[in-house]
Amino acid sequence: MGVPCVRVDRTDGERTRQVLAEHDCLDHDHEISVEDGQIAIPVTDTEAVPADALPAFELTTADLDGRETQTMPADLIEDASYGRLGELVVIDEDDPERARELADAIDRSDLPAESVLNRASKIQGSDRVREWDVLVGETTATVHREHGHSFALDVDEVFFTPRLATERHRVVEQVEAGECVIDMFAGVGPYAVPMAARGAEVIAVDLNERAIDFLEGNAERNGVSDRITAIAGDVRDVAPEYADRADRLVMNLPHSADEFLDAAMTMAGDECVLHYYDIQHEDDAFGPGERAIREAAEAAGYDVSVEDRREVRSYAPHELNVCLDVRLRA
Ligand SMILES: C[S@@+](CC[C@H](N)C(=O)[O-])C[C@H]1O[C@@H](n2cnc3c(N)ncnc32)[C@H](O)[C@@H]1O
Repeated sequence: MGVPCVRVDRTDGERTRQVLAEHDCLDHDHEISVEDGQIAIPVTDTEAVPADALPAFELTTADLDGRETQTMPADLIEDASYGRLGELVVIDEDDPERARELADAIDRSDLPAESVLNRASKIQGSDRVREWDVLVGETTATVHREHGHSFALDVDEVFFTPRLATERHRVVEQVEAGECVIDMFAGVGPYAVPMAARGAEVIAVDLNERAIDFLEGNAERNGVSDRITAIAGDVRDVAPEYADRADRLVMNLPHSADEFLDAAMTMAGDECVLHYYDIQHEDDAFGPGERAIREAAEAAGYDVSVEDRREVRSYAPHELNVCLDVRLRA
């Protein structure tokens, strides 16, 4: 038996679908079909179709395929909270029983998940990597896409958070072709790769050798190897080799970026923009960073102007992750 539907010219399809949705008469159990420049949109109740609000249409029936409905974790368990990182699903549950139940619900759902990982420690050590409990699957490695670029990574070996995607994009969009950027704490390259794709020459440094391995692979997979120099090492040791070179410095090591301002001043060129990340109490989230930058930059002979003060995200109760965009002029 045919399915009741509204048939309109294809050009009127989206407008018609929206009007039907607003009048609550879309049939979500069947697929929309397109044939000979006409589109057939299934409806639940032909009487409820708002004739006055639609472009020229025909009420008819058609052979439409049934729509497969997907079961999501929230259909199987209350308060299903999780994040996605490539094909990994990441949860943050302190209670092991609750973690197990949530992981099982994710596994039984139609959510694509190669592994389900629960956070098992805070981010720690100089590599800024945390421990994980693998509750479903085996792998902690994946390929994550962000703003048109892809990043291979293994959360067991390197730092990566998708929560900074919007912030990274904001900074990347400021980059102009031909600039020299030094990413002092580059990780697997989520700043370095898109900056190189905009035409910058990027020097990307990280203490974690595995992060640099991934970064080199990510430069290749995104076609920007020729514009990235990847260096494994402590950026304080690397700085003298790149003295006076940077038009832009990225300092994404909140909590201890202030300890690296001397290295930043060594590498800054005569005019240089600094993106300085910090985590501070909400009562004075920008003050400590700004004071530390002024002290280091003025001692190095720079005029300092703060061009932007950004709240990136809430980090913990009363603590903010912030970014200062600062222009240094010799
Ligand atoms: C917070 S992560 C940021 C990584 C990357 N920018 C991102 O957004 O994903 C900080 C990185 O700094 C690196 N790191 C820590 N101390 C360092 C040092 N002294 N020199 C160079 N890199 C360092 C860590 O290995 C880590 O990958």
